[in-house]
Amino acid sequence: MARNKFDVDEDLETPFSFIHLKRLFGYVKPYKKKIMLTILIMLVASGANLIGPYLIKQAIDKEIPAGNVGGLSLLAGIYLGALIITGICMKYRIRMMAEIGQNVIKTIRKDLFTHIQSLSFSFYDNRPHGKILVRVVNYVNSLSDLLSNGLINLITDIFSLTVIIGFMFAIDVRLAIYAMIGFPLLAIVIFFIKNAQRKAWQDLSNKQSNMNAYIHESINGMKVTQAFAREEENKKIFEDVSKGYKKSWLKAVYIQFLLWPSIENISVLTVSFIYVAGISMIGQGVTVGALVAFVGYIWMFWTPISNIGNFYNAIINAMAYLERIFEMMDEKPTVLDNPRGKALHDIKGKVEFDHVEFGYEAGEKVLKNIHFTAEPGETIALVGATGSGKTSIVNLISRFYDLNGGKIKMDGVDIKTVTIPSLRRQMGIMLQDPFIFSGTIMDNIRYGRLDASDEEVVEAAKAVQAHSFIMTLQDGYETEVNERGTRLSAGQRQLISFARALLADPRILVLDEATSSIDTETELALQKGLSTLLAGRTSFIIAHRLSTIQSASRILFIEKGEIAEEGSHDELMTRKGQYWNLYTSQHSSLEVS
Ligand SMILES: Nc1ncnc2c1ncn2[C@@H]1O[C@H](COP(=O)(O)OP(=O)(O)OP(=O)(O)O)[C@@H](O)[C@H]1O
Repeated sequence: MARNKFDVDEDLETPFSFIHLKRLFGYVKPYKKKIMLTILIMLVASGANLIGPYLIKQAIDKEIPAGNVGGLSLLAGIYLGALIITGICMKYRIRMMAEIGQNVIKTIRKDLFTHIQSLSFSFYDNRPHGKILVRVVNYVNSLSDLLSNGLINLITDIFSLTVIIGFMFAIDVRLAIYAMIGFPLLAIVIFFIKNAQRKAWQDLSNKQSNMNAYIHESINGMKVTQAFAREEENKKIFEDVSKGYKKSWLKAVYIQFLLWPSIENISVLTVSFIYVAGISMIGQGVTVGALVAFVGYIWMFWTPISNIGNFYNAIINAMAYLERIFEMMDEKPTVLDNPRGKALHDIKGKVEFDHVEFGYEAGEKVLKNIHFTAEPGETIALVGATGSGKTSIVNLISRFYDLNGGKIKMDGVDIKTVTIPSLRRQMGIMLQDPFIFSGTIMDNIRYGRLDASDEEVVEAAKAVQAHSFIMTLQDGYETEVNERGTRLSAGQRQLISFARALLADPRILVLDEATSSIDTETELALQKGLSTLLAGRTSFIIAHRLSTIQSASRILFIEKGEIAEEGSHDELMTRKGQYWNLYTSQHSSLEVS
């Protein structure tokens, strides 16, 4: 998928093919036995239901003229029994199909969720998250009707249709042939509706996705919206997005509902025609009972046709969702795990950047010829202007993106040749925007290593100076925090994610602006605790506040994607180059303030 935003419809990169339907039925396959049983029960039900008009014919033509009350009572009893059997079977069908439908939906959703977890950063960079959400939640839900009812109905309807046609031909061949005149008319209607309906539902799925993306973005950005008093503008944008959705919904439903009245009209037309033809044929081999029964069957005859029409509608509608669901399932991670890759052994922590080139988009160069080696235990600081490429460098160490040129080696092993989980397990990463999950503080820190004991969690928190603030919270480590940690301050969120990274006990530590929101006093204490924890680990520290990285083994000054200067703080200060410039300007502004 190309880059996309909330007001842009997504192009469908793979055209619809019936393979999608086949794939969907692949999900239904495990329930084959239950489905067969349900079909069998439904066949009994429709058989019982279909006997009605035949019993009426018998009553009108035989028992009533003969005044046979016993015979009539028997027919009435059989009819009642048939209705009871139909009712019981229907109840079973509804329960079974709802269960099977929901199980299938659960499996599709699980597969989709598992798959999106495997997708690379670039997938999330390129599209609004609301558009991902709508596929996993709404589109999958939309398949429910098709799965719960469609399939079984189709089979039982085809069965009913065959039996009804059989009864009709048994009653009178000429009338049965007349009854078929509606078919060509129906075929013409379907032919004209089909393409328009498919397009309309594709458009509807796009507009639904756009609306979801906008709502999702608005909720995420609500604080900024309110801070800048942008509510009115946002309301207008939402109204536009919502209007687009309403318009496409009305169009889709309008086209969809063309089919049902068409079937109704054709059936009424056929019945009228049969009455006219049948009445003129009474006495010429057609009895009144036969005509009444025949008309009864014609009404019944159009019910399964109408159901098949609805099934057809459901398939067309589901196609619009299915193609999006499977498109996402087929999305390949841009960073692929090497199928022949071995697990990376426990490393000492040597990291080599060997003439690395990188860009997020084809043809764009964000990093140029990055070449350096970090020995085990060294602390490498990355400094430089905003957008110069520091985060991009550290992202490459964890293979969040693949390189356009050069190599990154860990203890001499090219990271592209090892499995991604074995690589990432050796890293502790503290991203620029630390993410807090909903749950307790304890859970959030333990995210770094799920088998860590409570004591280890507390120890990590103490090391990063998070313990004291955690203990001031109402329930200490058991305090529940919201998604994104909205109940915590930015500095507190950083401390928690710091503890999380340390708990993983990684060989390599990446701290991207890890201390930008922490006050100087806490930071000083943190540095002390860290110096013991950093010992023996290779670490990469990105910091705008240069006072925090003076003790680093080496400082790389990054400018426009290249290493402009490299050396220790003292070396770079004596060189009086760009680092010196930056340092002295920060220092003098601090002195002024
Ligand atoms: N996901 C992305 N997709 C496309 N371009 C990106 C992406 N992330 C960063 N860039 C671009 O790559 C360049 C380097 O960005 P990077 O985040 O590495 O800079 P940085 O030095 O870490 O900046 P800062 O100090 O502001 O964090 C910038 O021009 C930025 O616009």
